[in-house]
Amino acid sequence: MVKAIVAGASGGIGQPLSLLLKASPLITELSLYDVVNTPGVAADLSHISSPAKVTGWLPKDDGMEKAFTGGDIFVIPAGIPRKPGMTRDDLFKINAGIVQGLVEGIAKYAPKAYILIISNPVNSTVPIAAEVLKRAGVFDPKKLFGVTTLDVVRAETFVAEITGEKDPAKLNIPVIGGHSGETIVPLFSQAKPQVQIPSDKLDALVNRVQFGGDEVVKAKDGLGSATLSMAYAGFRFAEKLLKAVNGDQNIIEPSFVYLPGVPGGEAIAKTTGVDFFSVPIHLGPNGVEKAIDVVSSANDHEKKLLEACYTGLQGNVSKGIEFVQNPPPK
Ligand SMILES: NC(=O)C1=CN([C@@H]2O[C@H](COP(=O)(O)OP(=O)(O)OC[C@H]3O[C@@H](n4cnc5c(N)ncnc54)[C@H](O)[C@@H]3O)[C@@H](O)[C@H]2O)C=CC1
Ligand SMILES: O=C([O-])CC(=O)C(=O)O
Repeated sequence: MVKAIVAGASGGIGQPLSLLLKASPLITELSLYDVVNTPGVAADLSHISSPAKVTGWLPKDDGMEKAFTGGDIFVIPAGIPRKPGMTRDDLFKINAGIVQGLVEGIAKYAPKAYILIISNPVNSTVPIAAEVLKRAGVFDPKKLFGVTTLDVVRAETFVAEITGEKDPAKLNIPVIGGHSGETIVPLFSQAKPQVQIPSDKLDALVNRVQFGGDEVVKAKDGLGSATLSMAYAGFRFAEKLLKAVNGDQNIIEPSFVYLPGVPGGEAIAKTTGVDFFSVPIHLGPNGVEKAIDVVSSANDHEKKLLEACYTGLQGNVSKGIEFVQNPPPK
């Protein structure tokens, strides 16, 4: 029995993500929470002939309590998306409080659940979630994940365009660091199977992975950011986690986690100097089984990218922690 909750279920990501979760045989109950439209989205999805029982909730009438209680896995794409000209950090002002409120609810109604954060800026919203859970005395770093899978999905796709690989998902390319611009660091030297990127194409490829989100924001021209590819990526991570929890072995996917709190993470945090960081995670029955150190084996070009990542990321992480510790005046 697995109860999954999507918080922000009526949005551009929330709806296709909820569709994928509804179609998954791994889920028995799907609870949709949003400040608008969840009764409609739930009624629509509930006609699909898959096992999961779907319910929709709004904040009124204790909706959060009813939606969250008994939850095993929460996926959170609640919050505003970017428009052209904005950075992910520009979303902080609104999304920080939204994520804080939702995670306070999880701490209260489903403190043992897995939490997957999609809401931007991920570099700050995950530290916010950790701080909220710590304050409530229920923080288990093995169960809190910032979803950076879209960066991995993009790296697979863009590399396949260069190498001619017919099935991009067969490529395994670690993308590490954070989830914004220069904090996103693809490690093509550690791709499996190995890939050969012509040197005259490398800088453009790195840039495309780092700024893939901007490509979509620009193309959507004011109507939001990546939603469908993000729903695919969010589902891919959720499905891998659920399979690992069910006992499947050798499941590895990068995710943005609190390194000092997970097995193998302390040593990586010493190298990066940043506590919240995305690295490949070996997933297991309790969530993070082990953080895998791909940082120390990065090549010289990648190490330079990592230096730029550390500086930007540290500021984003501190901003998130500060938001909870010293809340801005309302
Ligand atoms: N981690 C990643 O790789 C990616 C993250 N994102 C981020 O995901 C977030 C959502 O993007 P979209 O779905 O396109 O936005 P959207 O505006 O289409 O949907 C957001 C939904 O959140 C809901 N919401 C707002 N406040 C809420 C609250 N307090 N409780 C519950 N629901 C609430 C809204 O009503 C709306 O339905 C954005 O912050 C965006 O930047 C987007 C793409 C990739
Ligand atoms: O670019 C954005 O704002 C949305 C996002 O995180 C992505 O597509 O990677």
